[in-house]
Amino acid sequence: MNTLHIDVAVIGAGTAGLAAYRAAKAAGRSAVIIESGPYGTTCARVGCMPSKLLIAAAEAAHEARHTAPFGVQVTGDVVIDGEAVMARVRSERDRFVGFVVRGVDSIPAGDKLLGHARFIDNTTLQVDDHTVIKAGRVVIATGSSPVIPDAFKPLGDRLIINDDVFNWHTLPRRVAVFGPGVIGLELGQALSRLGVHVRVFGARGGVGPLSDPAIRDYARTAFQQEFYLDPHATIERLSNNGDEALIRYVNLAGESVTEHFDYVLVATGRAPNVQHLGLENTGLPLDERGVPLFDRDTLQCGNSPVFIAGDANNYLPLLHEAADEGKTAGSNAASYPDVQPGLRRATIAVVFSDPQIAMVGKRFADLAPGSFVTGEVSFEDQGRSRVMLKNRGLMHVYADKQTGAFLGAEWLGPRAENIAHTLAWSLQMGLTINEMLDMPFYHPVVEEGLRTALRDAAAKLAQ
Ligand SMILES: Cc1cc2nc3c(=O)[nH]c(=O)nc-3n(C[C@H](O)[C@H](O)[C@H](O)COP(=O)(O)OP(=O)(O)OC[C@H]3O[C@@H](n4cnc5c(N)ncnc54)[C@H](O)[C@@H]3O)c2cc1C
Ligand SMILES: NC(=O)c1ccc[n+]([C@@H]2O[C@H](COP(=O)([O-])OP(=O)(O)OC[C@H]3O[C@@H](n4cnc5c(N)ncnc54)[C@H](O)[C@@H]3O)[C@@H](O)[C@H]2O)c1
Repeated sequence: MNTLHIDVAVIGAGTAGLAAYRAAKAAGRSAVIIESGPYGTTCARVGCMPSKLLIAAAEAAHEARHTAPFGVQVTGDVVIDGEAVMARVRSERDRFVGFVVRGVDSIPAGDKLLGHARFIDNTTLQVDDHTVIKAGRVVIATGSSPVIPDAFKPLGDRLIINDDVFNWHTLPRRVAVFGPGVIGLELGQALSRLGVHVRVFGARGGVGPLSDPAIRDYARTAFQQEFYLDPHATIERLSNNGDEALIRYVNLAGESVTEHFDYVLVATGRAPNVQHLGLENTGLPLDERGVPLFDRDTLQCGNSPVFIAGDANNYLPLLHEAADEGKTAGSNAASYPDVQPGLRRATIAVVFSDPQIAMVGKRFADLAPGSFVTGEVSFEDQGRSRVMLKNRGLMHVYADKQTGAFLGAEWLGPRAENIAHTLAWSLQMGLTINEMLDMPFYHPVVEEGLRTALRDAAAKLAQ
């Protein structure tokens, strides 16, 4: 067993871990980064990027099928070449992964360890059975993994997770998706648009990350017009039938039906990778999911020399948050015991469904009833949206009743990924609804819909 003495040890070479390692080195510390899986990050290998590549193919198919209302006829069938679709997904994915791996290659060999790290005590780690690291500080950046409820175990090899989809060499014929959350909605809709027979089953009524009941109801109806989606599914039987999965369920019409699927994609949520980390050896207090209690601004676990960043802390499991948190954790690990709050931006989340879903700032569910007003706009009659035939969507913006400050928004609608940035920047600047209305709005743009919602909020504030 080798023994290594180091200032900062980072567990996990994902987005958060790489940012932490670089921040610690930039602060002049010695550092190592330990990785138990393949290099390349979850985002590039099996997350953000390959999912968006699949969605891009699905959008192309969808657009090609929907030209007629413009008077544009595409003659003949729209043919989906599953092998070509998946070849592009994999090759572009590999290109993105290649950029990350090249970055890892530029890290000195002596700073990289391969193997599974676990705590022996607060600052001693063991990596597989080859190295003991005596570190001054440790950054946990171990990411998250899909949670697979036991009920799905009978599906055997027909059960897949998102990682598997991006290694397909062609598209299957029939896929059942469990979990209409972010992953299930994005992948379920994309597969459906690519001609795969898709059924999406939920358990608790959720649709994407939405917490505003009116927006959630609108979203459910909008998606149900395109593919089978039951957010409250009753599943009677799940089994493996050789090279098929068999699902007996009560359909939306209330009938018990049996269907066969090539695969069952389980997207029922992700959990932080904190098991098998030996955290019980640290004495750190843990929450109910086994995550050490930590400060959201400094990422420090109590007063200890341990920091936790990215999906591992289960706070805001998104790519840009992992990058920010990694940097904060790495620089605080370097300067420990002097730790400082890192940059926390206004929160923003986008689901790349069609219509897109977006959330900025405070969620509806987190607002105290009576303390805010809701401005609303429907995109159904919104000028620019109708011009493009993208006129599906409903937006709610929330404003503080006392101060008129913009608090947050939940919606689905066209160009949500862009409007979300306008709103997040406004939130971070602390603008009121009236100050936002003083900003320029071009004509004709989808943002004029946002202006309608802001005007509605302003009118309610004035009452
Ligand atoms: C299908 C999908 C689509 C997504 N799309 C988006 C999107 O569009 N936009 C967005 O913002 N976010 C998206 N996300 C979320 C985003 O990918 C994650 O928030 C982000 O990748 C988390 O980065 P991380 O550094 O925390 O974890 P990771 O990149 O997972 O890195 C953790 C690393 O730690 C390693 N590790 C774990 N345990 C140990 C151990 N004990 N010892 C050594 N190494 C260990 C793992 O092997 C892994 O390499 C998506 C996620 C998925 C799954
Ligand atoms: N566009 C993006 O930014 C993006 C895309 C994909 C993933 N992500 C990140 O990954 C995280 C995890 O995504 P996810 O979709 O796995 O989780 P999620 O928490 O968003 O959704 C899980 C869904 O599964 C449902 N569910 C739970 N148990 C079930 C069961 N037994 N049967 C049927 N449904 C069940 C839940 O009610 C919920 O609707 C997201 O929260 C997000 O942070 C982000």
